[in-house]
Amino acid sequence: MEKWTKVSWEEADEITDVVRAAHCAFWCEPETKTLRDTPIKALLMMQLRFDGLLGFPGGLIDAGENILEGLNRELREEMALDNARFPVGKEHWVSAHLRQTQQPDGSFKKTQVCHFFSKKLSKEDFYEIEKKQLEADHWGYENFGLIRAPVLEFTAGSVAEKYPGRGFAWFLTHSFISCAREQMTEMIISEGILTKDEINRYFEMSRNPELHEKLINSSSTTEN
Ligand SMILES: O=c1[nH]cnc2c1ncn2[C@H]1C[C@H](O)[C@@H](COP(=O)(O)OP(=O)(O)O)O1
Repeated sequence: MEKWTKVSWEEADEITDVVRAAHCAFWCEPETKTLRDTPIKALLMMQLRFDGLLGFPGGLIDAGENILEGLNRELREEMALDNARFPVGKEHWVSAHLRQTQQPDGSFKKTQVCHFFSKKLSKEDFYEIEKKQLEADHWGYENFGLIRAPVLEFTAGSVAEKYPGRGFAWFLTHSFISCAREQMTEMIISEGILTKDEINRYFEMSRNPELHEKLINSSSTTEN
């Protein structure tokens, strides 16, 4: 069993004997629409990992590296990111989560600190970075493809009436690595993409068993 707690940058710094990781959400406001003329509020750059889970680019901080050095190195390895053009710095920091893992005697041991960053890009830079991923050393090895996580909701028309939750609420039901789902929702709120109330409503919808049934059974008959 695991426990996750949010900690500040300074508190995270003081925790010793833990593994450290750092990941980053690159995102943009594409100002484009998708099906049924639905506006896309934001696109978040996530990745399909080697283990089948969704997460953000980044990784473990090596011995001798600080958080920012390790994060920028990982972004270069996983996405072929040009660190000079797209540096991630402390100003992009969003949160740190401390993982505590239950031991055989029932006590909890601090095992990992996960730092998270968010960097807004222009639509053009976002699309360019996506294309460059194929040049990354770890593409097809750890990163099985950068994906666009679409923050949107169908609010009008027959699709919205028949399948409420299509869009971001349904996206939330995927399987995410570690604390990536919490990190994602935190940055969506802190960047002003959605309000806390909107996110809470999407979580409610994504946990609704009747809605799930409807969505899953709709796959052969659904309209686009
Ligand atoms: O997106 C993420 N958010 C939070 N934690 C994550 C995320 N992706 C991975 N992780 C966890 C899983 C592991 O405990 C470490 C490092 O994972 P990974 O990114 O696979 O590390 P390497 O590239 O192998 O260094 O963080």
